Amino acid sequence: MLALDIKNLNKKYEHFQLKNVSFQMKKGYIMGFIGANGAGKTTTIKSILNLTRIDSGEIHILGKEMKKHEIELKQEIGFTFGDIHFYTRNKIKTLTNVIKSFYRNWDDEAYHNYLRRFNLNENKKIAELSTGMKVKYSLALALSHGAKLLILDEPTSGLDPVARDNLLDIFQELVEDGEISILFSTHITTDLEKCADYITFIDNGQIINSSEKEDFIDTYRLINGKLEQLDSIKDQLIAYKKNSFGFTGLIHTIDLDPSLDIKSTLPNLEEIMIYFSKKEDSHV
Ligand SMILES: Nc1ncnc2c1ncn2[C@@H]1O[C@H](COP(=O)(O)OP(=O)(O)OP(=O)(O)O)[C@@H](O)[C@H]1O
Repeated sequence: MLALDIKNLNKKYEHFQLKNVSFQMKKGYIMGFIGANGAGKTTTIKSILNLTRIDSGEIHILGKEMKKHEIELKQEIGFTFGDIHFYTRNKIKTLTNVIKSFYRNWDDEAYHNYLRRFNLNENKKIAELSTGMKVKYSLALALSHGAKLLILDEPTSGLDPVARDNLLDIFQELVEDGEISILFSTHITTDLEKCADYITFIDNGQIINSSEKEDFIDTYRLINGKLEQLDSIKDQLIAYKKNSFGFTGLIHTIDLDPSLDIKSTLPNLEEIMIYFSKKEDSHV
Protein backbone atom coordinates (compact mmCIF):
# COMPACT_ATOMS: atom_id res chain seq x y z
CA MET A 1 0.00 0.00 0.00
CA LEU A 2 1.11 3.53 -0.70
CA ALA A 3 1.36 6.00 2.16
CA LEU A 4 1.62 8.83 -0.32
CA ASP A 5 0.84 9.09 -4.00
CA ILE A 6 1.39 12.49 -5.58
CA LYS A 7 0.52 12.93 -9.24
CA ASN A 8 1.27 15.93 -11.45
CA LEU A 9 1.14 18.55 -8.76
CA ASN A 10 1.30 22.08 -10.15
CA LYS A 11 1.40 25.25 -8.13
CA LYS A 12 2.43 28.64 -9.37
CA TYR A 13 3.69 31.60 -7.36
CA GLU A 14 4.73 34.81 -9.04
CA HIS A 15 8.41 33.83 -9.27
CA PHE A 16 8.31 30.10 -8.74
CA GLN A 17 6.36 27.04 -9.71
CA LEU A 18 6.05 23.37 -8.87
CA LYS A 19 6.00 21.59 -12.21
CA ASN A 20 4.25 18.23 -12.47
CA VAL A 21 5.57 17.04 -9.13
CA SER A 22 4.92 13.30 -8.87
CA PHE A 23 6.28 10.72 -6.46
CA GLN A 24 5.12 7.81 -4.37
CA MET A 25 6.04 6.55 -0.94
CA LYS A 26 5.41 2.99 0.22
CA LYS A 27 3.88 2.40 3.64
CA GLY A 28 6.35 1.59 6.40
CA TYR A 29 9.39 3.41 5.07
CA ILE A 30 11.34 6.61 5.60
CA MET A 31 11.70 8.96 2.66
CA GLY A 32 14.09 11.89 2.68
CA PHE A 33 12.99 14.89 0.68
CA ILE A 34 16.01 16.89 -0.44
CA GLY A 35 16.65 20.01 -2.46
CA ALA A 36 18.47 23.32 -2.21
CA ASN A 37 17.02 26.41 -0.52
CA GLY A 38 13.99 27.53 -2.48
CA ALA A 39 13.75 24.27 -4.49
CA GLY A 40 10.12 23.78 -3.44
CA LYS A 41 10.19 21.34 -0.51
CA THR A 42 7.97 23.36 1.83
CA THR A 43 5.62 24.29 -1.00
CA THR A 44 5.25 20.60 -1.88
CA ILE A 45 4.64 19.65 1.74
CA LYS A 46 2.07 22.43 2.20
CA SER A 47 0.36 21.34 -1.01
CA ILE A 48 0.19 17.74 0.20
CA LEU A 49 -1.38 18.89 3.45
CA ASN A 50 -3.78 21.21 1.66
CA LEU A 51 -2.32 24.18 3.53
CA THR A 52 -1.90 25.98 0.25
CA ARG A 53 -4.12 25.95 -2.82
CA ILE A 54 -2.77 23.91 -5.72
CA ASP A 55 -3.47 24.66 -9.39
CA SER A 56 -3.77 21.03 -10.39
CA GLY A 57 -2.74 17.54 -9.35
CA GLU A 58 -3.91 14.56 -7.35
CA ILE A 59 -2.91 13.70 -3.81
CA HIS A 60 -3.72 10.34 -2.27
CA ILE A 61 -2.75 9.62 1.31
CA LEU A 62 -3.04 6.11 2.76
CA GLY A 63 -5.16 5.16 -0.23
CA LYS A 64 -7.63 8.03 0.08
CA GLU A 65 -7.89 11.21 -1.92
CA MET A 66 -6.87 14.14 0.26
CA LYS A 67 -9.36 16.51 -1.36
CA LYS A 68 -12.30 14.31 -0.42
CA HIS A 69 -11.14 12.96 2.94
CA GLU A 70 -9.14 15.81 4.43
CA ILE A 71 -10.70 15.88 7.90
CA GLU A 72 -10.44 12.14 8.35
CA LEU A 73 -6.90 12.01 6.93
CA LYS A 74 -5.63 14.83 9.16
CA GLN A 75 -6.23 12.49 12.12
CA GLU A 76 -3.81 10.04 10.50
CA ILE A 77 -1.12 12.57 9.68
CA GLY A 78 1.40 14.13 12.03
CA PHE A 79 3.12 17.15 10.63
CA THR A 80 5.62 19.72 11.81
CA PHE A 81 7.08 22.90 10.41
CA GLY A 82 9.55 23.43 13.24
CA ASP A 83 8.69 26.87 14.46
CA ILE A 84 5.64 27.72 16.59
CA HIS A 85 4.26 31.22 16.19
CA PHE A 86 1.08 30.96 18.22
CA TYR A 87 0.28 30.71 21.94
CA THR A 88 3.84 31.88 22.56
CA ARG A 89 3.03 33.41 25.96
CA ASN A 90 1.43 30.20 27.13
CA LYS A 91 2.95 27.16 28.69
CA ILE A 92 3.54 23.98 26.67
CA LYS A 93 0.88 22.36 28.81
CA THR A 94 -1.77 24.90 27.74
CA LEU A 95 -1.05 24.57 24.03
CA THR A 96 -1.05 20.78 24.27
CA ASN A 97 -4.50 20.86 25.87
CA VAL A 98 -5.81 22.82 22.91
CA ILE A 99 -4.16 20.63 20.30
CA LYS A 100 -5.03 17.30 21.84
CA SER A 101 -8.73 18.14 21.77
CA PHE A 102 -8.61 17.87 17.94
CA TYR A 103 -7.41 14.29 17.95
CA ARG A 104 -9.55 11.19 18.53
CA ASN A 105 -6.57 8.94 19.23
CA TRP A 106 -4.56 11.24 21.46
CA ASP A 107 -2.26 9.15 23.68
CA ASP A 108 -1.27 11.01 26.86
CA GLU A 109 1.15 8.32 27.95
CA ALA A 110 3.05 8.44 24.63
CA TYR A 111 3.06 12.25 24.81
CA HIS A 112 4.60 12.29 28.28
CA ASN A 113 7.13 9.68 27.24
CA TYR A 114 8.25 11.89 24.35
CA LEU A 115 8.44 14.95 26.62
CA ARG A 116 10.72 12.99 28.94
CA ARG A 117 12.76 11.61 26.05
CA PHE A 118 13.19 15.10 24.60
CA ASN A 119 13.88 16.64 28.00
CA LEU A 120 11.00 19.08 27.72
CA ASN A 121 9.38 20.71 30.72
CA GLU A 122 5.63 21.19 30.30
CA ASN A 123 5.68 24.30 32.42
CA LYS A 124 7.96 26.24 30.10
CA LYS A 125 6.36 28.91 27.97
CA ILE A 126 6.50 28.51 24.19
CA ALA A 127 8.44 31.81 23.95
CA GLU A 128 11.10 30.36 26.26
CA LEU A 129 11.84 27.38 24.03
CA SER A 130 15.00 27.28 21.93
CA THR A 131 14.70 26.39 18.23
CA GLY A 132 15.66 22.80 18.97
CA MET A 133 13.15 22.59 21.82
CA LYS A 134 10.39 23.86 19.54
CA VAL A 135 11.26 21.19 16.98
CA LYS A 136 11.16 18.53 19.67
CA TYR A 137 7.87 19.79 21.08
CA SER A 138 6.29 19.82 17.58
CA LEU A 139 7.48 16.27 17.12
CA ALA A 140 6.11 15.15 20.48
CA LEU A 141 2.72 16.49 19.38
CA ALA A 142 2.94 14.87 15.96
CA LEU A 143 3.91 11.53 17.47
CA SER A 144 1.21 11.44 20.15
CA HIS A 145 -1.98 11.09 18.19
CA GLY A 146 -1.42 7.74 16.54
CA ALA A 147 -0.42 9.23 13.18
CA LYS A 148 0.28 6.71 10.43
CA LEU A 149 2.04 9.21 8.22
CA LEU A 150 4.52 11.76 9.50
CA ILE A 151 5.34 14.69 7.24
CA LEU A 152 8.12 16.70 8.77
CA ASP A 153 9.63 19.84 7.33
CA GLU A 154 13.28 19.96 8.35
CA PRO A 155 12.79 18.23 11.68
CA THR A 156 16.50 17.88 12.37
CA SER A 157 17.64 21.43 11.65
CA GLY A 158 18.26 23.33 14.86
CA LEU A 159 19.00 20.14 16.77
CA ASP A 160 22.43 19.42 18.19
CA PRO A 161 24.19 16.25 16.94
CA VAL A 162 23.11 14.15 19.94
CA ALA A 163 19.45 15.21 19.69
CA ARG A 164 19.56 14.61 15.93
CA ASP A 165 20.94 11.15 16.37
CA ASN A 166 18.26 10.38 18.99
CA LEU A 167 15.58 11.59 16.65
CA LEU A 168 16.82 9.45 13.77
CA ASP A 169 16.76 6.44 16.13
CA ILE A 170 13.14 7.31 16.99
CA PHE A 171 12.28 7.48 13.26
CA GLN A 172 13.72 4.02 12.76
CA GLU A 173 11.83 2.62 15.75
CA LEU A 174 8.60 4.15 14.50
CA VAL A 175 8.70 2.50 11.08
CA GLU A 176 9.85 -0.87 12.43
CA ASP A 177 6.42 -2.54 12.50
CA GLY A 178 5.55 -1.32 9.00
CA GLU A 179 2.51 0.76 10.03
CA ILE A 180 4.05 4.23 10.14
CA SER A 181 5.65 6.06 7.20
CA ILE A 182 7.80 9.17 7.40
CA LEU A 183 8.50 11.84 4.82
CA PHE A 184 11.01 14.40 6.00
CA SER A 185 12.71 17.24 4.26
CA THR A 186 16.26 18.14 5.12
CA HIS A 187 19.47 19.76 3.97
CA ILE A 188 21.49 17.52 6.24
CA THR A 189 22.30 14.70 3.87
CA THR A 190 24.16 12.67 6.49
CA ASP A 191 20.80 12.22 8.28
CA LEU A 192 19.50 10.55 5.15
CA GLU A 193 22.57 8.39 4.77
CA LYS A 194 21.82 7.13 8.27
CA CYS A 195 18.11 6.49 8.10
CA ALA A 196 16.29 7.10 4.81
CA ASP A 197 15.08 4.15 2.74
CA TYR A 198 14.03 6.32 -0.19
CA ILE A 199 15.18 9.68 -1.49
CA THR A 200 13.16 12.22 -3.44
CA PHE A 201 15.15 15.09 -4.91
CA ILE A 202 13.51 18.31 -6.02
CA ASP A 203 15.33 20.99 -7.97
CA ASN A 204 13.76 24.26 -9.08
CA GLY A 205 10.22 22.96 -8.60
CA GLN A 206 10.76 19.70 -10.48
CA ILE A 207 11.36 16.18 -9.21
CA ILE A 208 14.74 15.06 -10.50
CA ASN A 209 14.73 11.57 -9.03
CA SER A 210 12.70 9.59 -6.52
CA SER A 211 13.89 6.09 -5.72
CA GLU A 212 15.37 3.71 -3.18
CA LYS A 213 18.47 5.28 -1.65
CA GLU A 214 20.99 2.86 -3.18
CA ASP A 215 19.34 3.10 -6.61
CA PHE A 216 19.20 6.86 -6.28
CA ILE A 217 22.96 7.10 -5.70
CA ASP A 218 23.67 4.49 -8.35
CA THR A 219 21.97 6.68 -10.96
CA TYR A 220 25.02 8.96 -10.85
CA ARG A 221 28.80 8.74 -11.06
CA LEU A 222 31.39 11.26 -10.04
CA ILE A 223 34.18 11.33 -12.56
CA ASN A 224 37.74 12.64 -12.39
CA GLY A 225 39.38 13.38 -15.71
CA LYS A 226 42.19 15.29 -17.32
CA LEU A 227 41.46 18.66 -18.84
CA GLU A 228 42.13 17.35 -22.35
CA GLN A 229 39.32 14.80 -21.84
CA LEU A 230 36.78 17.43 -20.85
CA ASP A 231 35.68 18.46 -24.34
CA SER A 232 34.79 14.91 -25.34
CA ILE A 233 32.50 14.39 -22.34
CA LYS A 234 31.32 17.88 -21.38
CA ASP A 235 27.94 17.57 -23.07
CA GLN A 236 27.04 14.47 -21.08
CA LEU A 237 27.95 15.98 -17.71
CA ILE A 238 25.30 17.33 -15.36
CA ALA A 239 27.92 19.85 -14.15
CA TYR A 240 31.66 19.94 -13.62
CA LYS A 241 34.42 21.78 -11.76
CA LYS A 242 37.90 22.41 -13.08
CA ASN A 243 40.82 22.02 -10.71
CA SER A 244 44.59 21.98 -10.97
CA PHE A 245 44.59 18.23 -11.82
CA GLY A 246 41.86 18.37 -14.43
CA PHE A 247 38.15 18.27 -13.69
CA THR A 248 35.54 16.47 -11.62
CA GLY A 249 31.99 16.14 -12.84
CA LEU A 250 28.70 14.43 -12.19
CA ILE A 251 27.21 12.24 -14.90
CA HIS A 252 24.21 9.94 -15.22
CA THR A 253 25.57 6.40 -14.99
CA ILE A 254 23.89 5.48 -18.28
CA ASP A 255 25.76 8.29 -20.04
CA LEU A 256 29.16 7.06 -18.92
CA ASP A 257 31.03 5.33 -21.71
CA PRO A 258 32.92 2.43 -20.05
CA SER A 259 35.53 2.46 -22.83
CA LEU A 260 36.69 5.94 -21.75
CA ASP A 261 39.80 6.00 -19.59
CA ILE A 262 38.21 8.11 -16.83
CA LYS A 263 38.11 7.31 -13.13
CA SER A 264 34.56 7.14 -11.76
CA THR A 265 33.22 6.71 -8.23
CA LEU A 266 29.83 6.69 -6.55
CA PRO A 267 28.93 10.18 -5.35
CA ASN A 268 27.34 10.89 -2.00
CA LEU A 269 24.03 12.72 -1.65
CA GLU A 270 25.70 16.02 -0.90
CA GLU A 271 27.81 15.84 -4.05
CA ILE A 272 24.72 15.04 -6.12
CA MET A 273 22.93 18.09 -4.68
CA ILE A 274 25.93 20.36 -5.19
CA TYR A 275 26.42 19.44 -8.84
CA PHE A 276 22.72 19.78 -9.60
CA SER A 277 22.68 23.22 -8.01
CA LYS A 278 25.35 24.20 -10.52
CA LYS A 279 23.59 22.58 -13.46
CA GLU A 280 22.15 25.87 -14.65
CA ASP A 281 25.65 27.33 -15.08
CA SER A 282 26.74 23.97 -16.59
CA HIS A 283 30.03 24.16 -14.72
CA VAL A 284 31.38 25.50 -11.43
N1 LIG B 1 3.51 32.41 -0.28
C1 LIG B 1 4.40 32.55 -1.26
N2 LIG B 1 4.25 33.47 -2.23
C2 LIG B 1 5.15 33.59 -3.23
N3 LIG B 1 6.25 32.82 -3.35
C3 LIG B 1 6.46 31.89 -2.42
C4 LIG B 1 5.55 31.70 -1.32
N4 LIG B 1 6.03 30.68 -0.56
C5 LIG B 1 7.16 30.27 -1.14
N5 LIG B 1 7.44 30.98 -2.25
C6 LIG B 1 8.58 30.82 -3.16
O1 LIG B 1 8.59 29.48 -3.62
C7 LIG B 1 9.94 29.03 -3.75
C8 LIG B 1 10.08 27.70 -3.04
O2 LIG B 1 10.00 27.91 -1.64
P1 LIG B 1 9.97 26.70 -0.60
O3 LIG B 1 9.80 27.31 0.74
O4 LIG B 1 8.99 25.70 -1.07
O5 LIG B 1 11.44 26.10 -0.79
P2 LIG B 1 12.21 25.06 0.13
O6 LIG B 1 12.76 24.01 -0.80
O7 LIG B 1 11.36 24.59 1.25
O8 LIG B 1 13.40 25.97 0.64
P3 LIG B 1 14.20 25.99 2.06
O9 LIG B 1 15.13 24.83 2.02
O10 LIG B 1 14.95 27.29 1.98
O11 LIG B 1 13.21 25.94 3.17
C9 LIG B 1 10.84 30.14 -3.24
O12 LIG B 1 11.33 30.84 -4.36
C10 LIG B 1 9.90 31.00 -2.43
O13 LIG B 1 10.31 32.36 -2.49
